[in-house]
Amino acid sequence: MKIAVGTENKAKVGAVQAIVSKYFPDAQLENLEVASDVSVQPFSNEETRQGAVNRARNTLLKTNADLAFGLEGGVDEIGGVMYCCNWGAVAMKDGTVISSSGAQFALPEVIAQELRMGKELGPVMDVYTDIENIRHHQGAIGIFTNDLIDRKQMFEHIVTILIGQVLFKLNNQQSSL
Ligand SMILES: O=P(O)(O)OP(=O)(O)OP(=O)(O)OC[C@H]1O[C@@H](n2cnc3c(O)ncnc32)[C@H](O)[C@@H]1O
Ligand SMILES: [Mg+2]
Repeated sequence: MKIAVGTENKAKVGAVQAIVSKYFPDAQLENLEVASDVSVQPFSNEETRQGAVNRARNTLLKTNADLAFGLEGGVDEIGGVMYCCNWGAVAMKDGTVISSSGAQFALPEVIAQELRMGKELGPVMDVYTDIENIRHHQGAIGIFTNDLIDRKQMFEHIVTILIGQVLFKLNNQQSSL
């Protein structure tokens, strides 16, 4: 079985690796950069979800894997609060795409202001923490949850949901659900 994920980000690849090795221990995992075909900093749940779906489809096209994952981070403002939102999608060989969201957590207003000016969360977080490429490691979620949950763990939850939905679909293909 061949599984692929469309990114070079260490937190995202690590999350897929951890969950795939748990449920499909014999699978081969490949990772490669693909286009998200949305803004580098998505600004709504809808755009972030679309980025995840596009990455999954583009990964499937490039690899012809049995399961191709796309993971995307973005932000969405609700009630004047800016949340970091996270989405994933998996594309199957038959063209089916399943998407699912993950954790959404509030960003401090000082960070939100920078993003409203057009900056990207990744570089803004590097300046805020004085840590290079924090998006590959604990990420914004690690910093703003006092390191109780890191970016890899956050994406592991999404990948688990997606694999669960694939298994449910495969097990219930004949049913009317
Ligand atoms: O290489 P890719 O797969 O693109 O991984 P990425 O870290 O750039 O992640 P996204 O494109 O999915 O995220 C969109 C933007 O939000 C930033 N971002 C999202 N979540 C973050 C987090 O937890 N910590 C730091 N930056 C984050 C990210 O760096 C981008 O600027
Ligand atoms: Mg990116």
